[in-house]
Amino acid sequence: MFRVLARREFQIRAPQTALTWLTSFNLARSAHSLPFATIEVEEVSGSQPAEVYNLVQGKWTGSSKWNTLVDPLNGEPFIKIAEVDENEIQPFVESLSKCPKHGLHNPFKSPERYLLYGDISAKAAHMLSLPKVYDFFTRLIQRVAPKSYQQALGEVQVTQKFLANFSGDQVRFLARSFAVPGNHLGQQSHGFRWPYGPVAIITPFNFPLEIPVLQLMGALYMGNKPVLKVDSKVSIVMEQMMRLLHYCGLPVEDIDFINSDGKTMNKLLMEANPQMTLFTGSSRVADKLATDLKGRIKLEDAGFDWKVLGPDVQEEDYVAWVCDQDAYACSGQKCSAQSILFMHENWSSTSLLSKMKDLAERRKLGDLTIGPVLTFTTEAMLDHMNKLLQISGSKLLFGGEALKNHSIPSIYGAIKPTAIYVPLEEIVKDNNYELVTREIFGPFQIVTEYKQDQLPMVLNALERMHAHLTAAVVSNDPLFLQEVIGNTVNGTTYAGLRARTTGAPQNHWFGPAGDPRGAGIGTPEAIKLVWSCHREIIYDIGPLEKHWEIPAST
Ligand SMILES: N[C@@H](CCC=O)C(=O)O
Repeated sequence: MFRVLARREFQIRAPQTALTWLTSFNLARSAHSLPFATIEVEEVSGSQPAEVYNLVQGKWTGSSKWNTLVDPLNGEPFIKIAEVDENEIQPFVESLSKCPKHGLHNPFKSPERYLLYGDISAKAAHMLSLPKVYDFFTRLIQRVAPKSYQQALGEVQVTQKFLANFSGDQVRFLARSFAVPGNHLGQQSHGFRWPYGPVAIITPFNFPLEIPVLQLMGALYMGNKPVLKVDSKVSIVMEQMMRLLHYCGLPVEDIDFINSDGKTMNKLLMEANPQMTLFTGSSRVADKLATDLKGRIKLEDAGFDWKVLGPDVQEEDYVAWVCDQDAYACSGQKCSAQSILFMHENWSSTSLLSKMKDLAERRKLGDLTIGPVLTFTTEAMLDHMNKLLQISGSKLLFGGEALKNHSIPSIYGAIKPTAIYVPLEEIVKDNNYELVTREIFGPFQIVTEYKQDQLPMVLNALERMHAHLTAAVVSNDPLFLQEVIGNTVNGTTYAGLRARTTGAPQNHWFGPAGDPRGAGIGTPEAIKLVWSCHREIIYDIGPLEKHWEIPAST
């Protein structure tokens, strides 16, 4: 089957009418495979490695160098990526340079493309709602970014709903303009949403489908031409999704898709000079790119995300369960994951911590409710834990051990869901603060307690953090909520008894606040902010007053 499918590798389907589109899909379904896909998820293996290609100027291409990825669950080399090297970027540079700054469409140019994108989104949303298709993407995500079926499916569902949201006329509504009457007859100012033209998108490994699709479509809706680079560890998911989008009518030259290392991508950005780059990933790379690209960048970088439990103790089981999901689902590898929990002293006399421990201990490798950590080794995480345990008064609450009986390769990490208690007075000390608030992209959290009169100390700890992505204030006490929300800045903050830090669907703005470079994802506001700029056209057509005369110089 794989070989038969592989022969279709270089085919790109021409856009089809709705009728032929549905008919051919039904036919293909009866042939027991997906019409756009070039792989069978379960067949990707050491003996039948899958191949991931690049797309440039409308053509799928290989490269002179193939990078081999190992299966994160058993170390078998299972995916070959055509990674473009520094000498091969020219076609990508040319492709991006062909797009003018006024974009592929704007309110004055090719407005029918807003409708085209409404159509593509409707078809892609329909495709992702079909059990065979969502199951395909869910399982493919699981192969490269191991997480439970439910967590991987969540990503596909968010993507499906997002596409459904921008069906029909909703893409053109994103480019809605407004007008203000002028000072005299014939004058009117109009504000338009204008594209940037050539743009770049760089996305991480942890949400192989959700982050790239939402950003990519946002960029396209507003009239930009993007080059997309997804972390090679998971880029197979987007490669297949691009094929689905082509199948749904996406013009093949509208997006370039590149696999490369960071150095090559940097060179491409410097040479192709995109007008805007959206980067989702680590703060270190974000800061370097901000300098290299002279600020023409928007970021969704790190998040040492916090949760504060207020004085009103209620629904202990629920709160414990949300803590467990927030800290450990996807093995803690969400930019929104709960990294620190501040418990009001009233919670200390409850069994919250022992409930969190029981829930953490239910997680198992078998169903990927705990799994490989792709950016930290086991040693690095345990090392960090040991450093924290040297802080006076700190202790291990649960976890703190390597996973056993598995074949996760040693380049990746594998530890039990872990929680370390560190006293608040120690956290805020200058010599501890940086260590305690270091983001570990894995199943790892800090827990601390504060007394009724120590809320200012908690707020001070939150103020000193350098990235402000998600947060949760778990309380139904309006005065407490007011105090904490009013003194903090996180871009996506959940407030109330059911507050969480993770699981933002497409209808919540998701992004950091407190940084002018901060990007958003998901909502119409996020798309407009990230992917378009304001352009004002002031019409001033006259007529002049009947007896107008040249006035004195001013
Ligand atoms: N929806 C995901 C985040 C996606 C990132 O941009 C979450 O809430 O963790």
